[in-house]
Amino acid sequence: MGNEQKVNAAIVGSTGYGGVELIRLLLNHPNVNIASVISASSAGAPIADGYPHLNEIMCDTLDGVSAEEMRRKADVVFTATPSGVSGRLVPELLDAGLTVIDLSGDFRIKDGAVYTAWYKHEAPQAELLNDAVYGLCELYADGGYAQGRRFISNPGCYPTATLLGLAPAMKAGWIDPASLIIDAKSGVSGAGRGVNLGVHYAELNENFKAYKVNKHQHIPEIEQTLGEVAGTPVTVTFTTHLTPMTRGIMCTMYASLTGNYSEQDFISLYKDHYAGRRFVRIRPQGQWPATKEVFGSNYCDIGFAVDERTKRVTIISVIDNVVKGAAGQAIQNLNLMMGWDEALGLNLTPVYP
Ligand SMILES: NC(=O)C1=CN([C@@H]2O[C@H](COP(=O)(O)OP(=O)(O)OC[C@H]3O[C@@H](n4cnc5c(N)ncnc54)[C@H](OP(=O)(O)O)[C@@H]3O)[C@@H](O)[C@H]2O)C=CC1
Ligand SMILES: CC(=O)N[C@@H](CCC(=O)OP(=O)(O)O)C(=O)O
Repeated sequence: MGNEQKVNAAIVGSTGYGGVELIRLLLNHPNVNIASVISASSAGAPIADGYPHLNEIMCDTLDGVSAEEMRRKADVVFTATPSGVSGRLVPELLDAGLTVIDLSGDFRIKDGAVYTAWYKHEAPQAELLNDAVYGLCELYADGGYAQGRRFISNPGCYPTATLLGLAPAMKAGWIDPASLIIDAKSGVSGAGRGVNLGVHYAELNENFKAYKVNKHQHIPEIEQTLGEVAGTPVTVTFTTHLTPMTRGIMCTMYASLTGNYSEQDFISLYKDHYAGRRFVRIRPQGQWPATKEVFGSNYCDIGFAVDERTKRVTIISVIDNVVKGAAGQAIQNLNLMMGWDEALGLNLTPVYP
């Protein structure tokens, strides 16, 4: 495909971790040309100044944030911008006729009042919240949810790992919706590139800490989707932890069983549910996934343990937070919007060791 036939993409927030991962992945996408890398704070500087690993790979200078310029240069815009910033910027981009894939939490929650309660600032307009398609790719049977759409709200990193791990069992009615406990751990890149005391090396190295217990902004996103899947309101106990690693999320999830389901039953159920979807891999009995086994890739790996004594199942899911949890899934959404193979540009073997 010549450059003139490719889809032109702009990346706002290209100096952040989600943005720079979009660059890494899109540089290898056969149908996409990176037409503009954008920064609010460093316009005019070469992107490789801030990211020397891009030296001689990407020589572009950063553009400023201008909807008009994006309209001239690009067809699709990835907004890898903080919550609050996306909420203000995305309406302008949609008005300019651009296709938008937003990586922030601003358009994931359908009820503006719920959004405000958790994110602590004003919600975007209700009409836009309705228009935004929640892009958890494997929640849907095929790419029909995205095809031809112009505005995707990319899921959060923790919700991606959690929902892919729980949705099939919830849909089948095998787990009690009132019994869910999600114990989640993330690498520090999940907090973005900005520095603060919580991610300081000396605070984090050889440390392991819980944060935002029962207060995490991903709780309403998880409950909203599980509620849709279960057909009844769902609440969850959700505890996030910061671990001294760069990338990776592990969600260890506990639920009471509604019947006598074995580990093999779970494996069969999930294999059927995700049949034909290349990025969800189900582990054989007695194997549980580790974050390193998906590092740098778009995979979500899931394993199970059924405890016949307690009548509970433990479901373990892992992703790379910046790939399947952000940039990779955003590109998967673009692929499905365009009617392309969902794996274009994403055929990445995990980096191991
Ligand atoms: N890191 C992760 O694992 C995940 C992140 N996300 C979400 O993706 C989004 C990006 O996250 P991440 O890359 O980690 O965050 P970073 O903090 O690393 O990057 C955010 C970028 O946004 C840009 N920015 C800040 N203010 C503005 C503004 N007013 N206008 C335009 N750009 C602005 C900044 O760049 P500059 O100042 O140069 O413009 C910055 O580089 C966030 O909403 C985050 O919650 C979602 C899933 C996972
Ligand atoms: C480790 C870490 O700090 N992670 C972040 C994830 C932020 C994120 O991805 O936010 P949205 O998905 O809501 O945009 C957190 O827990 O808030």
